[in-house]
Amino acid sequence: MSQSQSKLLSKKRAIILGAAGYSGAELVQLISQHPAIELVAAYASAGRKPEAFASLYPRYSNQLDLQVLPWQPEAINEIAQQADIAFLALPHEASEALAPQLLAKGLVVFDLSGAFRLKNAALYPEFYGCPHQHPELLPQAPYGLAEWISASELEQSLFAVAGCYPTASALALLPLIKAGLLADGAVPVINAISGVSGAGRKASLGTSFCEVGLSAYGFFGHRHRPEIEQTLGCSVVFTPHLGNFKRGILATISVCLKAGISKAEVDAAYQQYYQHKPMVRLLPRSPNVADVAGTCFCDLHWQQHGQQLVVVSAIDNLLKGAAAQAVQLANLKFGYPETTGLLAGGYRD
Ligand SMILES: NC(=O)C1=CN([C@@H]2O[C@H](COP(=O)(O)OP(=O)(O)OC[C@H]3O[C@@H](n4cnc5c(N)ncnc54)[C@H](OP(=O)(O)O)[C@@H]3O)[C@@H](O)[C@H]2O)C=CC1
Ligand SMILES: CC(=O)N[C@@H](CCC(=O)OP(=O)(O)O)C(=O)O
Repeated sequence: MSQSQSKLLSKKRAIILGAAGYSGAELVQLISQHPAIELVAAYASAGRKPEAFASLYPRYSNQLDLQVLPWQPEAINEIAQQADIAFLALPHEASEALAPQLLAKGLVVFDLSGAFRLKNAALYPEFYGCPHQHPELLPQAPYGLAEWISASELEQSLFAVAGCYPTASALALLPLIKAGLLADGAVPVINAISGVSGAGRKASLGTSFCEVGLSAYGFFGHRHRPEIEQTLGCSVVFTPHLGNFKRGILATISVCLKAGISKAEVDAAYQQYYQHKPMVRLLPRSPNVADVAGTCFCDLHWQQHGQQLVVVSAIDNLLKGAAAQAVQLANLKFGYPETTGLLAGGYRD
């Protein structure tokens, strides 16, 4: 028996918080089918009544028999004893409060929110609306971009799963930066369009069916700008857009290369970093959101004209941009093959 097979036999037990929301529901689906992680309980907010997951998401009727329970803050000791892992698909402020409590009970925490992503605590008031309550945890919470996390970071117990736009952007740009191909002082320009599920399940006028067309928002001030800049180590111009489709992100990124960089050097950089990364697909044609929606992949394609390079990156915001990346990180953390539980499935509208 191989080492990876024997590790698969040591199952972990997981709880999911925020399981009634969009990214939490994806976690429920992924963990329910995961051969090495058992889903022991799924929670929504404290104010809810217990409800069948298939009642919240009828497509899972006759497929997934699970009750989503109200979160019980007073029962955290008991809840924590049931599990080894907590996946948090909560608003940032809820994660910021709950992650330290779950960590203190010995759980490994994968937080899908932005609560622990920025390592400079001083940025939280501007980008998240208030000072961080646990700045001491920020250095201990590796940034969870699965293709780039290091073995030593995987020793930690709190993972700040990368954001959706930052995942699409950083996967596209990091090979160029690590290979030293960008012109000195180059400022990548990232225009990214997200489907409406990026805003979560709660209703709002701006994300209702009759209101959404295609428009830019968050000019210069979006919280993902400092997150992307932290990962890349350079300034970017990041402009998100909301599009009238359900799921997926398409990021079109323009950047200036050093003079004389050849197409072969650019191709080699992407090959070098991603040839052994199964969740990144290097395409000979422009990616299409329809091809990644419902999958755990990031599709990349690039074209060069002199010093100008355009890279196009596509992901499913709820999967590679959230739930699937969290599971990919859990696979890496616990020594399971990276794609465990992530390759099944097909298109889900
Ligand atoms: N949507 C996306 O594309 C992505 C989202 N994320 C991040 O993941 C997190 C979840 O996002 P998303 O799934 O879109 O959000 P949703 O609004 O769809 O779901 C949020 C969930 O959190 C629960 N919840 C809210 N407050 C509390 C609380 N205080 N205690 C316990 N449970 C609570 C809600 O319960 P109830 O239903 O009962 O109200 C709901 O189940 C966010 O931090 C978001 O930034 C990350 C990457 C991509
Ligand atoms: C379309 C839309 O509203 N998208 C959200 C980003 C998605 C998200 O939840 O952000 P994280 O990846 O940081 O968790 C926004 O712009 O705020």
